[in-house]
Amino acid sequence: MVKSAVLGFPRIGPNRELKKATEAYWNGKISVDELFKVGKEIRAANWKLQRDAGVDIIASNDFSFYDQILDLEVLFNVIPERYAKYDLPLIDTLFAMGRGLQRKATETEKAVDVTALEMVKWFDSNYHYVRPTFSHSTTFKLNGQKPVDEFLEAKELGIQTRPVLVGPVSFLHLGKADKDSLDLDPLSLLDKLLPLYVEILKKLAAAGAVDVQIDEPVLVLDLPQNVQDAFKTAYTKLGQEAGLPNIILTSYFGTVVPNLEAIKGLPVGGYHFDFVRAPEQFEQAASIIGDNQTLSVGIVDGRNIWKNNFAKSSEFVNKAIAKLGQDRVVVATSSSLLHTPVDLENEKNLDAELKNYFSFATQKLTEVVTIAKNVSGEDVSAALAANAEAIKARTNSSLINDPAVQARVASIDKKMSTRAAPFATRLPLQQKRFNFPLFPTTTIGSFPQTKDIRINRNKFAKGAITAEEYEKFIESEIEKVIRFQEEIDLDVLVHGEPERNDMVQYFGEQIKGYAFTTNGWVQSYGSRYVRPPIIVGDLSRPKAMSVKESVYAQSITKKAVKGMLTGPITCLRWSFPRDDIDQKTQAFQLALALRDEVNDLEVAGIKIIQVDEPALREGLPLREGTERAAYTVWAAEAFRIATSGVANDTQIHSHFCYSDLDPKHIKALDADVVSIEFSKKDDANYIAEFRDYPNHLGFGLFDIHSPRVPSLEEFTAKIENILKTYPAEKFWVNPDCGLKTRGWEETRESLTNMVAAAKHFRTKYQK
Ligand code: MET
Ligand SMILES: [Zn+2]
Repeated sequence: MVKSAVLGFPRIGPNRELKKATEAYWNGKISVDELFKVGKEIRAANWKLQRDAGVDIIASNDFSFYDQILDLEVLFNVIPERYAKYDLPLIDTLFAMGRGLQRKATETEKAVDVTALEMVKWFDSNYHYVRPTFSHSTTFKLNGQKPVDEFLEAKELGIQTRPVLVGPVSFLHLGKADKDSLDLDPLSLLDKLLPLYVEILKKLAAAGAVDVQIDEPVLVLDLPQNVQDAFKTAYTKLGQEAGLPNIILTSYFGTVVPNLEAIKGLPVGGYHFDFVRAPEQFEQAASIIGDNQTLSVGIVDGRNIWKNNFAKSSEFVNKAIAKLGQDRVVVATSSSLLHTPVDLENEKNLDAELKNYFSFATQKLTEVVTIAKNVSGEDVSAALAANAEAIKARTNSSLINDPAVQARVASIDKKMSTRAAPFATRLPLQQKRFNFPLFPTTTIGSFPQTKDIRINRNKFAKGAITAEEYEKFIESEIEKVIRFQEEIDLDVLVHGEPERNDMVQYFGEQIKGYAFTTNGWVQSYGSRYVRPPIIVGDLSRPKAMSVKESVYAQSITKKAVKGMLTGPITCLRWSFPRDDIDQKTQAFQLALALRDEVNDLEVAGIKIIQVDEPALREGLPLREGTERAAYTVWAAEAFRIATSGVANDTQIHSHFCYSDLDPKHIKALDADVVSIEFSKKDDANYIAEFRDYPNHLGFGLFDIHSPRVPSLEEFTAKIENILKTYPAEKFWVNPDCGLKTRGWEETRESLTNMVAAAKHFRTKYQK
């Protein structure tokens, strides 16, 4: 019999139980024991769900209160001294590393003030991990034994699980050197780190674990030779240790072929490869499976929500069986299911036809099981027939094809993606219109999304208040935000985005060709979840989406208000895309819809328009090569299609956050002003890359993911530091990202200090 495996299950709970619990804990509303109890309940429910679905190989240690990489940092004591010194309980140290912590001293607790570690995108997904940060003083040791505890917890429920750990090479390679140890190559710590893997794996074996899933996702990246070599060092060492569980070396999100030599012949029990993302790697990847090793065939998509095609998948798995025999093949999800919503059955409002095309994490359990049964020769004909029916219906659906949209995309020409004049010509015209001072200040768009806003949005959704009442409410929120910005004296104002639940979903809901869920949450980072809309068909904009709010905001102030849109790439990346046409076409369809919106805003008197592209970087194909080169061209083109229809003195802004963006990619957009994440960087080389770039740049000066308030001195020092490398004439001042997750109090204090810092330099440089 061919076994079925699931590499990990969403840990947020079917109704976001984890978010509610962690946030309640942070706010002091529940105790740590209550928090842990919620975690335990979620784990138990997930394991039982998988067992009841008939999954043979179920993961444990896929749970995390914040992030699985951060868990490892704490487990291995990769805790920078600035956190360790407070001697907090481990869970609080973990949260402090993840989100920063600032609290005043009380009778029982000392004061804490520490920023969060860097947060980075998990490969090309919209999940973010907390970057391991190593220094010369890092002393590896085990703090607790989370993987063992959770394994035992499942065992107690009568469920044998396969613990999952991110492997040593990925853990080091995904990390970085801390500020005080910039000469440190994290990989040089491998020898010191490996004994901890041995120790934890021994404990797992002693607890009864037979197999472990060790994730080495960096295998899908271009790796320098020393990183490639590290696989041999690491896994040979683990292979030499007696009494460890069987290691299943796991990769996902791409092809391993360029790194095949590095993992060939390792003393592991088997390999897992992602054949959803990289089916073409089959022959080569399968060729390294040794006589006593298994191949886990990742065939059920862990990253998208489309129903699996059973016939096609079974045929694929059968190729592996023909080569290796039934005993050595496992049918698996391509990656952890962390990136998909929990359960399609929670969707009550979804069109029945569409629902029949989708599969969420819970449904995917049945998919792996069914495919495994099918290739084992069990009779699953009813399931196969229903599946074939659904696949066929989707291909032929009238919800999908729109000839007018297809024709418009076909007629796109170069002119559409080029501004009327180059930046050098536009700049003086814009300067004349706006007359900004040096170091102009602005924010990135959203202001705190208070409880009141959420309550009113829900009331409106449920029909408890009328459209008119809701509009009044939104206007009052906009007014509040405008007055606030005037009061603290920002230069370019925003309307605050109170009407938006989410920057992509809000537009998705107004674009034809999109479907959206009511409960399809996916973890983005920590307790932040997103509900990606689903691109089901050709995309178009029936009517203006954001004009009303921006125009209202502009009507009540003399200062310039910038319109706020989400760019085509971000709309694409933060949605579940179609898998039946390419991403470029979907991006261009979105770009055309947004172009109409940009032009409508301009006509309505909004002369600064920001088109956010925070997901530009995450869309970049993971490896160098033709696909990546093509992406950088079409992604920039999509942005320019959206933004090039405006007059020269209309100012286009764009915004990027949480990503190591290549300045080249930013430049290709030709936006007049770009804001980039900078609160956790102070890399002069990075700044220098922008020195010769004529367009203007806003450095994100504080971390909006953290409630801590930077002082005036902190802002001043930061700006001073950037000015060593970057000229004052092109320097904008702004936060790192939107403020929607923050409270009002800290927002007021932070922005006030930020504006004061800008004014300080304004005076200094005007002399
Ligand atoms: C993740 S980027 C967010 C940009 C958006 N305009 C906001 O301020 O919320
Ligand atoms: Zn942002």
